[in-house]
Amino acid sequence: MADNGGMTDPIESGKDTTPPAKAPVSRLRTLWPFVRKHRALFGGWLLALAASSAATLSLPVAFKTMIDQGFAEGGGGAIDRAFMLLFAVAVALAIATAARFFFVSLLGERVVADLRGRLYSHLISLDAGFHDRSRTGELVSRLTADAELLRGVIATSMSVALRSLVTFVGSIVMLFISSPHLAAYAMVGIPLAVLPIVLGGRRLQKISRASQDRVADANALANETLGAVATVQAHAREPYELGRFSEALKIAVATARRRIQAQAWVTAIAIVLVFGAITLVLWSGAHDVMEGTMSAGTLGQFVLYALIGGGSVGSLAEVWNDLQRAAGGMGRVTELFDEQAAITTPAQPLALPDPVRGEIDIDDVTFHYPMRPDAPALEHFSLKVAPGETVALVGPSGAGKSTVLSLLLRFHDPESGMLRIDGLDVRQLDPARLREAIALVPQQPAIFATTARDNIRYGRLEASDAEVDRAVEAAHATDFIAALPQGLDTELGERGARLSGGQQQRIAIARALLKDAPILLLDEATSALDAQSERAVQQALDALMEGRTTVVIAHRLATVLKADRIVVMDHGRIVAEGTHEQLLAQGGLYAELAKLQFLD
Ligand SMILES: Nc1ncnc2c1ncn2[C@@H]1O[C@H](COP(=O)(O)OP(=O)(O)OP(=O)(O)O)[C@@H](O)[C@H]1O
Repeated sequence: MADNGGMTDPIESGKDTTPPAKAPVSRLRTLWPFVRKHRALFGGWLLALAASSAATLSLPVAFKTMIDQGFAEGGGGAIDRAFMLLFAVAVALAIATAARFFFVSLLGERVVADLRGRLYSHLISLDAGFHDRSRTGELVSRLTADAELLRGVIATSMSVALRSLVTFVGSIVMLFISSPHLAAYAMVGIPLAVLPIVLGGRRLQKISRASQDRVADANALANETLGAVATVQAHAREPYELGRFSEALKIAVATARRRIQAQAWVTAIAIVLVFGAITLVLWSGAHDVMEGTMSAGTLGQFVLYALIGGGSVGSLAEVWNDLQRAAGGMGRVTELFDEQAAITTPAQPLALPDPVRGEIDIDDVTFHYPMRPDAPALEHFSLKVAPGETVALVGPSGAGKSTVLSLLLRFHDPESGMLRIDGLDVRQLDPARLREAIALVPQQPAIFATTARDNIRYGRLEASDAEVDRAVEAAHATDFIAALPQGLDTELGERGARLSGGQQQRIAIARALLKDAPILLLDEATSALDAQSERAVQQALDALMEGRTTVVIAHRLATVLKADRIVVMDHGRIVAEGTHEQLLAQGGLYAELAKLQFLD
């Protein structure tokens, strides 16, 4: 068990914000259940999208009407109407666009808030095995960076993509309606023109990657030699290293030159091909107008649809990258949702007696940590603790003492053997009920960034202020808390940074006192305290242990002397049991440990 009581260490939670790799966009469909929940927003968005797309697509028609009727002879009245129509369409477009933006942005916020909430609730319920194998920083990044990415995607990329898709399809349809044969030319000509550009782009990407690799080579070289600058200078190898670095730079520039050349060519060819195709289509259209088979307005309309269609392909291409990244982010989030808790509540949990007597029976337990399958943390370990009894666990580092506490709290399940509380198998209890019966005081208590009062009340959220005061007094914390600027209402700061080790321990003891559980698991701090705090902590612990079944990982002489029984552990097994005097008389591991740990 981690020293801070199985809670994951916030120190580790450094930023890990590696952007997710790209993934097939289809993976974003796992977002659907979250989107579906907000039917009204989603429906509003679709309606606004339909309206704004219709408005966009009708602009060219208004334009055509204006040219064909407005410029016709005697069209003075018609031109006024046409302009009014154009303006009306623009106003409709403005309103629909604002509504679309509103609905989709709010949808993005809601969906991601749901996703975050669900993910957090899932993560916090996963067992210690999962949290041991994951890095806190990574989980935090899933919760923040990946979720943020998804918010951006829903609110912008997905919205742009869908809008572009609709306008693209709409403008193709309208192109065919405007002029079937011009549209047919465009459908054949433009892809023919675009194909070489796409192929060129692929090749460009490859060269561009090579170019980045060469730059990375040069950077790696600089990194290595600057990191070992003392060695370089001690060998007077500065000119030699400069030569190597310059060579690497030269190669990087040469590769970049290939990329730049290729890019220049691709650009030139793209312009020629695309404009060529467009010119050909327009040329043919211009002939139709001259021959009178098409009106000037229709040609104008055709050109506008071509521009709208082309623009939507462009914006689709722009957001595609974002969509792929978001799909990658969604993939990572889905992976977490797929994690199943190994510790679950049985369908029909048994109830502990009320009140709990606090009898512990560990029966022939063998357990390996999932990450350490080779070495057993506990092996055929059996221990009975009677209600109210105090047992001290003593043993060298890695003996398995903390593991005993972890298994009692059911952070893990053993592979064989059984743990019973008041005669009931812990696996048949609701883990939350089991943990209510147990108070844990870890070596390094977790202090949250809130007030001292709230930190203590973490033991029992509904405790009254008077009860908190009593717990503070019993934990011998009155004096130091009174000395804090706002007493119990002082913010303790991130991880209790404003408290000394002994003070943090007394907060944890007050918390456990408030919880008032019949079973107490205590991991005594190894860190040395000054004599005064030591005494205060000891007195607080005495108050806490009073009348409870206690299993304590002991590091101090005072504790072992007070225990009813001392259990000596090594390599996951019990090697001796007895009182301090008995064990000292036996010699062996205990005598050795006692000499090193308590008696010096
Ligand atoms: N979360 C974990 N994942 C993998 N192995 C672990 C984990 N926690 C403990 N172990 C291993 O299990 C064995 C028993 O560890 P445990 O923490 O119970 O020992 P301990 O007696 O409490 O030691 P210490 O006094 O140093 O805390 C050790 O070999 C340890 O390396």
